[in-house]
Amino acid sequence: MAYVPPHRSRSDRGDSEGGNSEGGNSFGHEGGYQRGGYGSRGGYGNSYGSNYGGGYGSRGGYGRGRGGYGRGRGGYNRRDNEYSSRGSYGRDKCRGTFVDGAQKPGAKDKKVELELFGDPEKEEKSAGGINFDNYDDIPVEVSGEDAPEPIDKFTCPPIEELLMENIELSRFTKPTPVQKYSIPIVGAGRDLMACAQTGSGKTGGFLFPVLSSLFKNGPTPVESDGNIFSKRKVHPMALVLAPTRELAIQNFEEAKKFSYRSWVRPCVVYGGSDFHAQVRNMSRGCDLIVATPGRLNDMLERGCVSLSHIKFLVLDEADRMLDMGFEPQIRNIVEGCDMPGTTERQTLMFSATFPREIQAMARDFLNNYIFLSVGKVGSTSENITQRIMYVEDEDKKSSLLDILSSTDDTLTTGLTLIFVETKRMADILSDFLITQNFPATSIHGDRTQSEREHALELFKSGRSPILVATAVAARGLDIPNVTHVINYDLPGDIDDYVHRIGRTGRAGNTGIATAFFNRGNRNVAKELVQLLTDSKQEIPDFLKNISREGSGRGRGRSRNAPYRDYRRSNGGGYRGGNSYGGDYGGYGNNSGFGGNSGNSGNSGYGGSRYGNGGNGGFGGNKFSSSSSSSNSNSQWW
Ligand SMILES: Nc1ncnc2c1ncn2[C@@H]1O[C@H](COP(=O)(O)OP(=O)(O)OP(=O)(O)O)[C@@H](O)[C@H]1O
Repeated sequence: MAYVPPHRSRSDRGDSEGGNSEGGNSFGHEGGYQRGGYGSRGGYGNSYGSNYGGGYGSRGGYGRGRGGYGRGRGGYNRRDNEYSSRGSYGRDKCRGTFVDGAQKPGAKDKKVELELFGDPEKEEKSAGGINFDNYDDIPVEVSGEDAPEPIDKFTCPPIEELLMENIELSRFTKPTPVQKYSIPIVGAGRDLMACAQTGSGKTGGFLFPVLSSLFKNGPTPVESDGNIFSKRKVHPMALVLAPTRELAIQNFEEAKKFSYRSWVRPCVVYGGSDFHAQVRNMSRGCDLIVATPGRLNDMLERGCVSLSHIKFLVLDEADRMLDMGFEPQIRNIVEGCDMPGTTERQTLMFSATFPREIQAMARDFLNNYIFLSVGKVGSTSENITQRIMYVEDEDKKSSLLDILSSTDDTLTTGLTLIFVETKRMADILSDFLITQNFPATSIHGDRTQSEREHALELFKSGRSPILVATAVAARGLDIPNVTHVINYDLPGDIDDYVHRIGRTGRAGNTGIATAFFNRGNRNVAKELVQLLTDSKQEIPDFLKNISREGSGRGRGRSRNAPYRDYRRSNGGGYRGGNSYGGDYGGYGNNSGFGGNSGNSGNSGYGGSRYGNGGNGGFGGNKFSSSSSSSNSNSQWW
């Protein structure tokens, strides 16, 4: 009987234009990738038959050309399909209502619960392998006026009842440190700039208080303007912006989980996927929208979305969202459309890294905010063991093979994520690994969206336990069981390194991060040494020596001071600890910031925009130094 690989037999993926996306790693479990041939790219279309089971001998079979897979609408557009079929139906069936000033939860549905929360019998995940106790004595700093006290349990107010049930279904037993602070801060109606280590639960940090508030307060009615075309326009009350499509999807999945049975219907919009399908889906209800900036701008331009009801604006990976690459798009969304101003909405920014210059820019979007830093901000978790190896460029491939064939289980058990700097290199390396019998696939900005999603799916499911990625996978992605991150090419910006290695060692688990270093990376040597020192890691002698050679700071920033509330820099009496009474000085004027003097004392940042302090400033041009944080967008976006 002809073998039908599982990904082809699944009806929800559709095989429209002659094949699926992404050559079929899916059958790894049958013939095993050792012989079976899996493709890293390109559907197999016609060549599939000869490829499968025939060994892949270089590229022969799997049709590297774009022949096979159904782009866009065809093949594997899972999320679009979901709009029209099962997912939506399932969750819409359970949707609650808001009647007479209170939420009425929808009906429970075991099948939907299984889909959203997994099987509690089978799943060890979630609270199981997680040890957030490791974070209990983590240093926390809160600055800003009248910061509310942290909560200790989810059961404390202000978490809403239904949300609490959904949190329990997720098997989260207590809030992570960042959640302990963010929940009451947002609950008190405050704006927030939050920095916390990778994998420490920031997504819940914004979703919990936002959903809790929406559940309690209900929808804002939409007034008709009499224009029939306006009827199709949606008016979400919360907007979550994310820098990559994959992260937007992930945030949406989390929002779906926690809004189960509530009146809130989340939607996601992102590029590379069918615009009209997204609009159709939104027309069934869109109360919380997760978006990438480009696609949202398109939707705004075409009048499909109004932001006039936004109560919560969230910038996930905020430093990335506000750096040079995205800033104009964000400004258009926040300031150039119909979104309420800073005092009529709450703005929340989350990231593991937050450079000063980006913090300064962020103030335009915030109102009297609280700055929260949990752990050594901009640092890496001590749960991640970092190894820096000296490897010349020409030896990288063989060193990689040594690692991947190692008999040391700690290096090879679980999923391995390999970062390279260019899209071309991602292709070259994944092809190389495939020819060497390693089950690899790749993700980068030149692949179609369906290929990207499929690659991620293969990786997550373990069918392709090796993923070669560009920076597109560096931020935010939460993939359980990534045990090893390899920086085959080190990034030029130390913050990118922090985010990349943060794909392992998440949620209190341990992980390993290996980096290939050579003289070509000397510009990050100093910062790397600082980072390793902060994270209590071993520092090889060659790295110490090179870092002493001078020259170098990369595109990154000095790590002498981990990211802190930049408003404190003028010595206005910051007290640290759990709360901070607003006695930091002012900043400079609109351009620049910092200000050595500031009006320390209580003036804070009122006055003519940000107080009248600040002789110094941080460079007259607000953006003068932000280029340092941009990791060449063109490469992967
Ligand atoms: N209160 C909790 N209890 C148990 N697990 C949690 C809790 N909150 C979050 N998690 C889990 O911890 C993991 C990491 O969370 P999340 O992805 O939000 O981290 P993050 O801080 O946003 O990371 P990054 O900086 O990489 O974006 C996820 O698998 C999430 O389900």
